[in-house]
Amino acid sequence: MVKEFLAPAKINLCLHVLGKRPDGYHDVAMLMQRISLYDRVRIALVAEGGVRVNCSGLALAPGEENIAARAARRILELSGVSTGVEIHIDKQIPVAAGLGGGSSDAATVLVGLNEMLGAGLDPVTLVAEGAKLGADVPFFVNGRTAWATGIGECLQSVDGLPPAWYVLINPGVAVSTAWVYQNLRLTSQGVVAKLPKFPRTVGELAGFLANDLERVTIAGFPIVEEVKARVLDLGARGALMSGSGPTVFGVFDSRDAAESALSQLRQMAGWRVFLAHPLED
Ligand SMILES: C[C@@](CO)(OP(=O)(O)O)[C@H](O)COP(=O)(O)OP(=O)(O)OC[C@H]1O[C@@H](n2ccc(N)nc2=O)[C@H](O)[C@@H]1O
Ligand SMILES: Nc1ncnc2c1ncn2[C@@H]1O[C@H](COP(=O)(O)OP(=O)(O)O)[C@@H](O)[C@H]1O
Repeated sequence: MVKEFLAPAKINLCLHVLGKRPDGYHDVAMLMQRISLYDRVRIALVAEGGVRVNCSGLALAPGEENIAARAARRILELSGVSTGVEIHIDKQIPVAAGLGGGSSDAATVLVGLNEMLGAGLDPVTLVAEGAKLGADVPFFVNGRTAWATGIGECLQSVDGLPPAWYVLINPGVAVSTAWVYQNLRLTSQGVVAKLPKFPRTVGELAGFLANDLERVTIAGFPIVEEVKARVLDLGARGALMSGSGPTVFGVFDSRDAAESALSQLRQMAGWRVFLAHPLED
């Protein structure tokens, strides 16, 4: 059996770091949305045992393993089914970019393989297994716009955000999430944020954007600030770095306005740019 799935990217419309935990992770409060930029993940069940992953456009460090392989092995273990699994990922989401590509690939494999094997693992189990793979994986398993707390694994669905258009700009540098959190100097411990009033218009969304990690990444990669300034000059209502960066998204209220900015930004050597919209829940 072979099946193909789309694994979407995410953006963080806000990201507040509330404090450091004893295990070294950070408690956060984030508004997260899936967007229309995808990796393609093809999963095949094959006779030859073991899990093999082939992923275009991704060079892993020696000893590092594709997170999708770890997800597949976990589903095989939990289901008790003995079959071989071959995964091919056509990588379109920039890597180490703040867009959650690896986490989305992993979540796609957790959910997709569970379904293909008829393993019957329930959503709560899949979310919990996702959290063991990475802080962003539960969000993608859940597959809805969410207010995410804890390290990202406590998810509350959020409805009614405005139908914005986004222009994503990746300036072509890779940023390690671990490095950003390590360099974050918390000046005061945050409080566990109660649910904010979520934006209902593109104007409100532009005013809502905030990311505590932005200044850390900008200190190491000043290009992020340049990208923000450029997309704001081109008419974005607001702009923010996503996650730990370096990708920046500009918020537009029409497709035409976003496309006009996109055509200008395409001329910047070394920058990858994408037009995207929020995915429906
Ligand atoms: C910043 C965010 C925002 O959505 O996304 P990205 O920029 O990575 O896309 C997430 O918090 C990242 O999630 P994810 O990329 O899954 O993180 P993990 O692999 O679990 O963790 C990588 C490293 O980041 C740090 N980390 C991660 C999440 C968190 N809440 N606190 C942390 O301190 C830890 O040092 C950890 O070793
Ligand atoms: N399927 C995958 N896609 C992307 N990165 C992966 C994958 N598997 C393992 N990785 C590792 O995870 C790191 C973070 O990748 P990614 O999920 O793209 O970024 P981010 O954490 O910024 O959202 C990469 O630098 C790479 O070393």
